[in-house]
Amino acid sequence: MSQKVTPFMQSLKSLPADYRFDGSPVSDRLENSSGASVRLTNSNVPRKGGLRNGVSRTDTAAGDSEDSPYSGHGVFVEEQSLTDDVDSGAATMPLPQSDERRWSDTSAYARKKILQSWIQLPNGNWELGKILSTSGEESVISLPEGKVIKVISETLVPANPDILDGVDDLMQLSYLNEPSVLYNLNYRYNQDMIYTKAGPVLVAVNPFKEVPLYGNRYIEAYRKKSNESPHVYAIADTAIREMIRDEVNQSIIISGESGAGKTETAKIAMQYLAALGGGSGIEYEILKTNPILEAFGNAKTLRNDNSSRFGKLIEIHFSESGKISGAQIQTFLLEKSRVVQCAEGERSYHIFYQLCAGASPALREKLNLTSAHEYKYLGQSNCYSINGVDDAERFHTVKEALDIVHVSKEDQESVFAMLAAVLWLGNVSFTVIDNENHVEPVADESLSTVAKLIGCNINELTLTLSKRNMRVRNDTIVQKLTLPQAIDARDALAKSIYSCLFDWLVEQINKSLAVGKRRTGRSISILDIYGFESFDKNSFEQFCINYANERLQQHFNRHLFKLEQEEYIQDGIDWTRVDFEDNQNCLSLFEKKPLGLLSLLDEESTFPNGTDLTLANKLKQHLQSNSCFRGDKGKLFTVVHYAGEVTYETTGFLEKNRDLLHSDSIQLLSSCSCLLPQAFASSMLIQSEKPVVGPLYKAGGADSQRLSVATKFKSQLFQLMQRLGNTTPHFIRCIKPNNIQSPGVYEQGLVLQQLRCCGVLEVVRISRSGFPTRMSHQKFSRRYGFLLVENIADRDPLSVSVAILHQFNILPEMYQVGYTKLFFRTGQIGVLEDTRNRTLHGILRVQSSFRGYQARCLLKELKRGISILQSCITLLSQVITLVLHLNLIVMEIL
Ligand SMILES: Nc1ncnc2c1ncn2[C@@H]1O[C@H](COP(=O)(O)OP(=O)(O)OP(=O)(O)O)[C@@H](O)[C@H]1O
Repeated sequence: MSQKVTPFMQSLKSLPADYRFDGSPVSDRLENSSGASVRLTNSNVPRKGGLRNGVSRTDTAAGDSEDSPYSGHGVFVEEQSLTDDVDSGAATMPLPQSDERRWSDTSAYARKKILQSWIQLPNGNWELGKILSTSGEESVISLPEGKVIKVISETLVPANPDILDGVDDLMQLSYLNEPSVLYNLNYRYNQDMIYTKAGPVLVAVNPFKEVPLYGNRYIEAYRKKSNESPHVYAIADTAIREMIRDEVNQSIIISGESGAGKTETAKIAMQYLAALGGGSGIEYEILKTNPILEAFGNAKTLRNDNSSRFGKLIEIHFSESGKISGAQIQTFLLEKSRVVQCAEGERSYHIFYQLCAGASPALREKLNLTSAHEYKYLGQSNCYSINGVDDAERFHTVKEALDIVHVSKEDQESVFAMLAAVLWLGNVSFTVIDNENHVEPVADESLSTVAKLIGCNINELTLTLSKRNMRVRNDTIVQKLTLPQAIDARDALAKSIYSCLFDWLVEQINKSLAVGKRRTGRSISILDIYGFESFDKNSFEQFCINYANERLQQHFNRHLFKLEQEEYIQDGIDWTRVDFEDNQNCLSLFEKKPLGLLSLLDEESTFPNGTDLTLANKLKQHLQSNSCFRGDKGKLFTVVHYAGEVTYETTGFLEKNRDLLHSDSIQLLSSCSCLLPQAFASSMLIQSEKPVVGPLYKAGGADSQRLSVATKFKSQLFQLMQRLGNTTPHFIRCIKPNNIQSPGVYEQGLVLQQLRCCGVLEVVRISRSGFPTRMSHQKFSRRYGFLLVENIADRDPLSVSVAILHQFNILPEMYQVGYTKLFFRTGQIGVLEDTRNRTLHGILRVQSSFRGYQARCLLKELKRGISILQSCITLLSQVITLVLHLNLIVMEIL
């Protein structure tokens, strides 16, 4: 396989010429906890002076240290000779202590002068250098291009030996630090190995191109377990097997930032489940929900041409025999505001452009449809098309998919009519009707088309968009609207029609996929939810998204600790349960009543005079004492999330949280002759009549009481967590390697920021704080048995393993002997591996010396033989000459 390491990374590490990453299932494997295999590849590759006897020291629990867990700085420097390392190092090796620095497994490293180390350059990039000398607090480093620099020894970060290049599980890295993880992911990414395990988590780096990793051949290989490289298929396969074996529902939780590949990953997982659990035909329907949901819920953003603007949980149900029997989809927090406004270079929801491009002439006429350029809602961002996407063709795909999920032709037409109504609403303009600047919609084609499409009286539509009925005590007063108020009313109506349409479609899909009597209660849920977001400006959407991520992170932590510790207990090792500090403090900041972010937001939303500034002041007044909160100036406040600090600006918080549709608009919809607007009105009324667990909103008028968006989202999240809590989770973290959506571009800083945000390194660190390296007794005794001085011919693998541990004086604290496996602390296996390599190297040297000696002896013999031969020949020729001479004399005499 050709090495396509980017120039930067090439400068980081020179790859052995004969190294080939072995993606085949026959490579040297270690079984790890989750049954996934971890490979120690290419053990015969000559090692550079990388990993030697460094024994790692890691923390015992999450969150024990105040430092960033991902900081590459903080290497302790001690003087110690190389030969001392195994013995004295082992004899004095401290146990993991919670107050040690994170990544303290680096400490033993810098002291070895011959070793390589990562150096962070002023531009933030990492470079691999050779430590030439260390004196005092400084080290002299030689960089690959021959430059020699002096650095503070503490800033050096250890590099792993080449044997660990491209390992398919980050847990296998002897030195776990940012540059090593970045290098490893890049190494794999350059060879289209986009999946890597981070302990129990699958990391997927978006390739931004087609990679030859999918399809029937691969599905078959994962099904038969003949391919065990990390993959979404492997995760889906484990989920199916565990669901059947344990009779426990499973979940695949996919997260990552926008454009990282969550939706694609979810589809790949669904593809595998459909292939394995298919047969009844329902799997085809399930797969066809994707084009529908993407058309109605995805849009082009600056970060992703096909960005999902909602969260999604799809629960796939299975029969007793493991066949798919149905599915259910739940959606979260659709970004409604995109319907009426979107930023320059972005688009509204795909379906609008698809309809305009792909509708038949008859449909166009019916809906009075024109080109996308004619609609103001679509025109404001100046972007109508997406490179390489044919909207007309996509429209036909969506119609086909709607047929497949049993949305009737009639209903499809109603759906398209609602879309056209939204587009025409955006074109409704207003004219001033009095000297108090009150307005009325212009009675033009736009207004009449909206009225026709939703089936309402044009006068009623005019009234709804120009006046508001307010109930004051028992009286109703009519308030005329100014231009901004009228525009708000129009846009609120458009947003509500669209979001109700989206919900209605999901409902229809769910009816079509319903399990009914075939329900067995076994399911695999796939969660494709927005990842943690931190932009220059963070608003209400980021506030909700990051709150959701706090909840998911807690789920993640709890699960991972449980899983890890269960394995220790199962294998009977002596293990004291590790308590972990979770993000409960931050969650309380959001959820606490009455003085939490959500409660205070809701409270302020109920005040008619509440503004975004009064909200910000209220938060500062009540939450200042919480360590996860910081009030900043004006409308700014900061939350210390598990993934970092995010500063929010309260502008628009109240309006987005209230999300009011005035009662007049609801009434208008319920008076429509078309069925869909009626259905939308009744669902809105049902919502407002539901027993209210959150606050009521009266700011908009008489009947517009409903749950706030934040409260609804919170209750959805609670339900989600309950559902997930009853499943065995499998986590996939998607990573976006660049912001330009291009293949082959790997931006270190961007990747690092995501690894930090989604806590990947944290998980590996947590997992490694226990006994991250495991090896079966058989494998261990096979690999290291030859090092034993005593004869082991008749001994069983367990006693051979124990003998090896004793012979090398491995401290009892550094390992545990389980029933089936040996468990090692971080870096410990590196010590043995190093000894093994040195011994092999020694054996080779002895062999070559012996062969040299043999060759020299042979040469000497040959030389001696030749000289004997030469003297014989000389003697012979002399004899012949003499004889000839004598002959001549005799002849002369005769
Ligand atoms: N496994 C993959 N193979 C090939 N291309 C991929 C893969 N994963 C993602 N992509 C590419 O990246 C793009 C963005 O992926 P996707 O839409 O899944 O991101 P996302 O994380 O769901 O983003 P958002 O949160 O904005 O919805 C896809 O349209 C596709 O071009």
